[in-house]
Amino acid sequence: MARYSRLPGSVALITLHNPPVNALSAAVRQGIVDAVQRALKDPKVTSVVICGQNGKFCGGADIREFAGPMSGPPLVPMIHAIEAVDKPVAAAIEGVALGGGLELALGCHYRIAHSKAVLGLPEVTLGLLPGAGGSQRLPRLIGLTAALDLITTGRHVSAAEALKLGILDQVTDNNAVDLAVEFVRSVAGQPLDSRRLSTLPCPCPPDVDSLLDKVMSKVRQRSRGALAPVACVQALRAAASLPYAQGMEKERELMATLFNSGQARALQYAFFSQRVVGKWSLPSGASWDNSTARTISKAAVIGLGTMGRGIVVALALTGISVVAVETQEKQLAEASRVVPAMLQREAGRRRLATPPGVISFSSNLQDVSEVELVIEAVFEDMSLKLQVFKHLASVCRPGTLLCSNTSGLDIDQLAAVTQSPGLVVGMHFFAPAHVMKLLEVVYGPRSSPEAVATAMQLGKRMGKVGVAVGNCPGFVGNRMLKPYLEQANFLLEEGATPQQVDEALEEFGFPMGVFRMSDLSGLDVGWRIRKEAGLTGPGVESTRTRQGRRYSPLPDQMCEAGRLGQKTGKGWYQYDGPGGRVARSDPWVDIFLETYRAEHGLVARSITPEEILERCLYALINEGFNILQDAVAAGPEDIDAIYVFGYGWPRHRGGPMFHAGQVGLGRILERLNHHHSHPDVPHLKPSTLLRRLVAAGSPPVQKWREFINKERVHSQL
Ligand SMILES: C/C=C(\C)C(=O)SCCNC(=O)CCNC(=O)[C@H](O)C(C)(C)COP(=O)(O)OP(=O)(O)OC[C@H]1O[C@@H](n2cnc3c(N)ncnc32)[C@H](O)[C@@H]1OP(=O)(O)O
Repeated sequence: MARYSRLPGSVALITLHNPPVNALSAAVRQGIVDAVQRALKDPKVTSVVICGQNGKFCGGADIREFAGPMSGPPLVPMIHAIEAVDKPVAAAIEGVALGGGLELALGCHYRIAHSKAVLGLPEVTLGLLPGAGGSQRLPRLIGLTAALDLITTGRHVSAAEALKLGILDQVTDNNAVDLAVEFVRSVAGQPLDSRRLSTLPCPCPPDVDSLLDKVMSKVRQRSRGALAPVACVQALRAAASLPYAQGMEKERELMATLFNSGQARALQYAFFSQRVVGKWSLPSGASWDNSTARTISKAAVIGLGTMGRGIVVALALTGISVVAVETQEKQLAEASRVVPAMLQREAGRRRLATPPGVISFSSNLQDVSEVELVIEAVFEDMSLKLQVFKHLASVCRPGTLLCSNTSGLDIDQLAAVTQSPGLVVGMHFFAPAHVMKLLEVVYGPRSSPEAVATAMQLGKRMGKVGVAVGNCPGFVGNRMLKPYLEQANFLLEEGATPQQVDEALEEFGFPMGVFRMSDLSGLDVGWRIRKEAGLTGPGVESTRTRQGRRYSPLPDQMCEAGRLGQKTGKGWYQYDGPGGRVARSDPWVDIFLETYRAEHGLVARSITPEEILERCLYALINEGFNILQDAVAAGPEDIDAIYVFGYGWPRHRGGPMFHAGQVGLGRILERLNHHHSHPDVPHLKPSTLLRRLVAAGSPPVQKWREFINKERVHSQL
């Protein structure tokens, strides 16, 4: 709703009231329409201020309403009516003015904001465009070039930047509503024509077409296959070339196409998934709202390789003092030189002041004795990690939280060598750890709710999307990656090339296909893990079956040939020397694959992009169902957030589990059965949960949690 009040001295104040972010629900829109009418009719009112309750102007349209039939007054005529008012109307912006919230403010004649406010048109991140006139008014206000940047990225800007861009008229460190009231009083009676943005021309650079073409190719490259960024550029082309009314017609047409698209549904689901994972719960019943986190002010990181350095920077950026420990002198010296520069760069990128002197470097593990939390980030080797944990248990004061940055090792085994296993959790960061958003917080059977809550809160402070996951080999992300990688290797055996596989995946929307990604991260990473698992190495017979399952020795053989990826200048592709970044196909790999197939009596066949996608993606999705069934992830949103934020799953496809729902669970089951029945693809046995969901009529992804809980109660899973 919206509250109407008359302030002394003829100013009408309209206050949006819809906690927590004053989203423009049907009731709020109706409230605004009624209040504006009242202000218009009241002869004693000479000016109007619109603000939001509780220090938040408006978070935009109510996204939850998008799923159902629209009711209440539409936004576009409501904003037109405000712009047409013949008394000055000012938006008093505190907190946020996002999406429809900013579009509402653009319909006002003046915009006054608090210095801490953030503004933006993030509709593109929800698969939409600023369809309440924003795509036509903003470029008229700040020019085409700046509007293209804000609208195609959806980025938020500070009040200071908004003032510089010309979005705001005034910014204050004091009360924005008071200033807006004072301001509208001062301009009452002045002409408003030049303040109505719809009547203004759109300032454009002389080479407008080439600018639009350049931005179009950039957005196509940046978010391959995404519809909304393309539509945003089209709407802005209309703003640059058409009168306002025709521009609005184009905005409406484009919006109609986007609004019911699968991509918009996927992106809105991704928005809510990110929030759902913050409300974590464990099978024990412990959850975000019944567990208390400790506030950490002093932490330590053990091991200053690539991961450790990134973690130190991520912690330091929050203002936590960090003891950074590395026992190898050479590595320590390099880290002491590199980490402060990384910190400064990242602080600059985030527009933060560099936290002064919060990191101390040491080669002595004793120096962690006074910290409240330790993150061990040594090499991914269980015996080494066990040694470090034993040492930590003797050095740290009682009650210190001990975390391991591991990508899949057993947290419970680490906890077992400490005196307080309840205080041990996994914190699986993704490289580069100071940049990547995802954090898997891994709880073992003995991890206390307090330890999980603290790790989750610490993740939030570091700006991460933390997802609480259970303890199993590979946790969620890497456990699902395993069958995906296996299928990719099997496809090479059967006749595909690395380029064919990568192209199919990149066409789907991944920034990098699986082989390009392997080259980037280093083929030796998986090799080491497979050696530890006894799947390869001296004494292991070179067959295509290992430990009773089909196995492809192709990646091992690449490593044995010294082709470790970008770092050696050669992997599944060739590069311009070690450390090269540009992948080119390599005839050596073609010959290698042909020889391999001949040795194993395999006849290459032609493989379609559809088969590549089915084999790789459905294998990954199937493991996702197994993970849900095993209660390693609390719900499909957790898996989807992990894949979107950590594994490059295209956000406009929601995540693997959402995608499964979009494709149709019946179809996924049918294709898995098809491939599973093929004698040489035995790994794709459909999960019991998938079968039960299909048998239950394939409920939508939002209902799976409830379904799983019921099945568990009735012991069906
Ligand atoms: C056409 C389309 C038009 C005209 C649009 O306007 S589309 C909407 C454009 N607006 C946005 O994209 C803003 C979305 N919201 C946010 O970015 C953030 O929520 C925030 C910056 C406004 C606040 O962030 P924060 O303080 O961290 O809080 P949360 O993100 O946790 O949100 C709190 C709860 O509010 C719910 N929420 C937020 N925005 C909306 C919205 N526009 N519609 C409906 N609900 C919204 C959010 O889901 C949280 O609720 P719970 O999920 O916890 O129940």
